[in-house]
Amino acid sequence: MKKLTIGHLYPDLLNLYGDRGNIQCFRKRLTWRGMEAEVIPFLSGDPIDFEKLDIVLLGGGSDREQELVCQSLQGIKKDFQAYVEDNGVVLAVCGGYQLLGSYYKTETKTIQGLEILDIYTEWEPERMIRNIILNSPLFDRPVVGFENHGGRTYIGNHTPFGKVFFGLGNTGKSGYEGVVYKNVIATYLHGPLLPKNPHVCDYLLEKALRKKYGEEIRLEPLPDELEHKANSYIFDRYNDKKYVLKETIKRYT
Ligand SMILES: NC(=O)CC[C@H](N)C(=O)O
Repeated sequence: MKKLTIGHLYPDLLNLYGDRGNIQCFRKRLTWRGMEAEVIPFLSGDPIDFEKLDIVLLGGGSDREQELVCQSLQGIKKDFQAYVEDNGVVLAVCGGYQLLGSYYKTETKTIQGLEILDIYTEWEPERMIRNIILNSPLFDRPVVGFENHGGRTYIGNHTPFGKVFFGLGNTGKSGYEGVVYKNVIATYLHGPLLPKNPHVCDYLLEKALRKKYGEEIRLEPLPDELEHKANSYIFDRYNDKKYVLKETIKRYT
């Protein structure tokens, strides 16, 4: 039976808005297809053998929690970098996204990041809180979610995860959200990102399965009736007729 091992990094500190729901989604969508998922939670300070992992989830946290986790991250920095460069799959959400960069400068401190992505984040007092909708060139369907962050993330020479159709995204000004790098998706979209966007979940699962079992792996589609309802519920609320999804995607790619 095919199996993926999912490392959940620091659920004790980085688990805002139920980011762990993303793990449940990975697990369910594998088991519905007759595959298995093993989930290993790593608490702050635990040693991590990245060679055993197929997917890593790094969730969001408050500035205080990010500061606490920073030291543990420095201890795993080299191995985490090597995992990403070797096409390891990562979903990093909000605080986790910021920590993949070089630093996150809060009101009072500079928190060192993992330097996996060429990005940095600077805090501003006005929080960016709202529903958010993206067009990602990776998908035909929009990506919907919720953002809540004080940090503004400036990205270097990277492909954004999506173009903001509604919401604020990386800086509130750039018009873009998140980063896609190798098999990493780093985004401000909080849990439940994957249950509302099963296409994003399957994209990451397929990457992980192909890396482990070969490029020919294709995931069987699932009915996803409820998931699509949840996805369109948000999209339809903010969609005005002038907007054409395909056009935006075309301009963007
Ligand atoms: N929701 C989060 O993970 C927040 C990340 C960070 N503490 C910020 O406010 O920008």
